[in-house]
Amino acid sequence: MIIFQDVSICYPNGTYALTDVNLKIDKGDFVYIVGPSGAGKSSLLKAIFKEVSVKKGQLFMFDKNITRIKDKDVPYLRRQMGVVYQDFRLLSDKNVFDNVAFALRVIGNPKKEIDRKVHQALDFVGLRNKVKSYPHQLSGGEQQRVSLARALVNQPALLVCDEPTGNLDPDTAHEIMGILNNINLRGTTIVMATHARDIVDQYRHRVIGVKDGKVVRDDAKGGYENDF
Ligand SMILES: Nc1ncnc2c1ncn2[C@@H]1O[C@H](COP(=O)(O)OP(=O)(O)OP(=O)(O)O)[C@@H](O)[C@H]1O
Repeated sequence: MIIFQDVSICYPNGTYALTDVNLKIDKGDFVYIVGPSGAGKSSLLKAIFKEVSVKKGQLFMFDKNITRIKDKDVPYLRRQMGVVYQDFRLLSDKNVFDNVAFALRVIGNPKKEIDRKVHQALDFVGLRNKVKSYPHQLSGGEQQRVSLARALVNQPALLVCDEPTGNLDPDTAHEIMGILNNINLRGTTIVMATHARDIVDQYRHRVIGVKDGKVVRDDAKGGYENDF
């Protein structure tokens, strides 16, 4: 589903965030990306989400070479992915329903279809009773569940999560992990950058370690390990 072939990422100011990364992530995988601050975890996710361009090497997503994809084709690529951030990034002036419906409206889904999909996504994350609430009326865990519903509403093949439990207390983090595991069990591939040692140790999945912009470990069902 995702193949990095000798990929290097360089920001406009000349900083290399990834150097010669080789990686293969298969359909249905659940992968943690771990590593110290500044290692390149978010940059790796940004490469997948096409927020940064590939300086060197080749990047394949969904069986297509997207290394030099045209700007106009990026929205179509992104429609196959959902994305979840540490700070939720909900629209503060829209209620829960409208936050989840937003992207479906942008791509012109019919109203009936939007209603069905939004309610289905909110049911999945257990938030049907909050459709009319605004983000400031929700707890952090509830806001993250809204952002998960928003990411899932178009049934993406891939979910990219950047520190999804980073702003949550331990119990709420475990709730979110429960939902992520269920999403993965339904067949959705998950790539999740995290610093959460206890989560990585408790919910065992593949662990890819990044340090100084390079992949330094790749363990099936590994733990967090002390180096990180
Ligand atoms: N927009 C940017 N412009 C220039 N350099 C950047 C930019 N974003 C990140 N970097 C640099 O790229 C490197 C990797 O950063 P990245 O955010 O990917 O690390 P990270 O592992 O996600 O860190 P953290 O755990 O602190 O979020 C760092 O040296 C960082 O300073």
